[in-house]
Amino acid sequence: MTRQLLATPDQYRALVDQFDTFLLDMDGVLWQGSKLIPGVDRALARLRALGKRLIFVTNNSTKSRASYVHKLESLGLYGAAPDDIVGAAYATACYLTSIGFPKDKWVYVVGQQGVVDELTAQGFQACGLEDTGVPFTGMDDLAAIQPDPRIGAVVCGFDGHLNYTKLAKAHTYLMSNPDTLFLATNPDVCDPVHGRTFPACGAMYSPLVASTGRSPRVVGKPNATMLDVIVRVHGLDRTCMVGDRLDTDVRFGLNGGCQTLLVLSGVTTEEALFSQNAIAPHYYMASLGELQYIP
Ligand SMILES: O=C(O)[C@H](O)[C@H](O)COP(=O)(O)O
Ligand SMILES: [Mg+2]
Repeated sequence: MTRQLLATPDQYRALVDQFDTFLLDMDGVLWQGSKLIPGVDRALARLRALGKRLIFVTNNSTKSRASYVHKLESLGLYGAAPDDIVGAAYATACYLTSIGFPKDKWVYVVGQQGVVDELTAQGFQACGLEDTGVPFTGMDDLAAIQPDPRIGAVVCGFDGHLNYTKLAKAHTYLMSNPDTLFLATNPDVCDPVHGRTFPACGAMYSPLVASTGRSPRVVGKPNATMLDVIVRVHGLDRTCMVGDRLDTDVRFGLNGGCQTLLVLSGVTTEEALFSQNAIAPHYYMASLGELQYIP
């Protein structure tokens, strides 16, 4: 069975009793931007009271796991430790560790602090933040942008400060050496904010795909790299993946052999859920907040 609507407290209880662990997406499930989705705090408290393990799995790479603990607590969501969070920045750093990326090489980051924090936490050298806010005054500026053999990888994440200097440097590093790794933290092309959508990571590295003709290894949901991190650390027995995107969260859960629950509080509308060829979650409901009513 797929696309089973959950709409009553008894249905919520029947769902929850099947699982020991819930993999919870963040943007669009817990919050939109910095606005808590109503009832989510009480819903998480109810799940914890029932002894459920909550693992937070986000494609957002702007924050480190430690920063996410602070964001959770700032919104009244207590009980999470950094190890309960698997973010795309952390998963990207884990990938570089898993392939033995050399510590004497540098990673050029088109992204925000979370990527740099997680890379340096695993001993890698990261640069690129210094190019935030650098004005581009014209083509003469490009003479100063030269290949740099110290750069061994380009990592692209959500970058609210994206600019031409960063793209020009990333392009130069990728074009000057085919061995320079090209990674993206996640594929999401848009984010749900204020009930609308705005460009996200996938829309930020695509200019480099166009200009270099190279495609990145994409780490985040639904890709195996992120799944490997979760399987290694947490396992997936009796686990339910809860998300707001069909192409990342639901696909991720299906790839991991999990049951999947889509919530309609984020990117995906009910119309999209029932559109032809749409990825089918096992269950769906209006919002995670409804689980506050579990008897
Ligand atoms: O902006 C991004 O990079 C992602 O679209 C966004 O943050 C997704 O986060 P998630 O829904 O996986 O928590
Ligand atoms: Mg989401």
